[in-house]
Amino acid sequence: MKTFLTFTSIEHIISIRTTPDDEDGIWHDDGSRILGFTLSLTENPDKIIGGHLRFRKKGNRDFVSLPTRPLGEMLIFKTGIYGFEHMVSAVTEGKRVLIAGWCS
Ligand SMILES: O=C(O)CCC(=O)C(=O)O
Ligand SMILES: [Fe+2]
Repeated sequence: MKTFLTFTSIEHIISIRTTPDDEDGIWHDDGSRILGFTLSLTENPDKIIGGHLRFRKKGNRDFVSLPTRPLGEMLIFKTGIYGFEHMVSAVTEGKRVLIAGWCS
C-alpha cells in the first residue's frame, strides 16, 4: 500500500446547527491543518434548509456549495495550506449534525 500523507494528530468535534439561532459562519481556512473533514450524522438531510458547506480558492468570489450530506457520508477537503477556504451557511430549517475534524 502506498502512503500519500501521514498525520501526527487528528482533532474532531461534534457540530450541531439548528434553528432559530444559527448564523452564517465566516470564511476560514483551518490554519495549519493539512486536511479538514466532516462525517454526517444527519438523519434527514432533505429536511434541512441552509447549512451548506462552501469552498473556494482564496481570492475568488465564486464558490462551490454542498448541502448537508446523507448519514454516514464523509467529505475530506483541502485547507489553507493548499490555498482553499470554506464556510458554512446558516441552517434556517432542520437540524444539521456532523463530526467536523482536522488532520495535522
Ligand atoms: O460544519 C462544517 O461543515 C465545517 C465546519 C468547519 O469548517 C470547522 O469547524 O472548521
Ligand atoms: Fe473549517
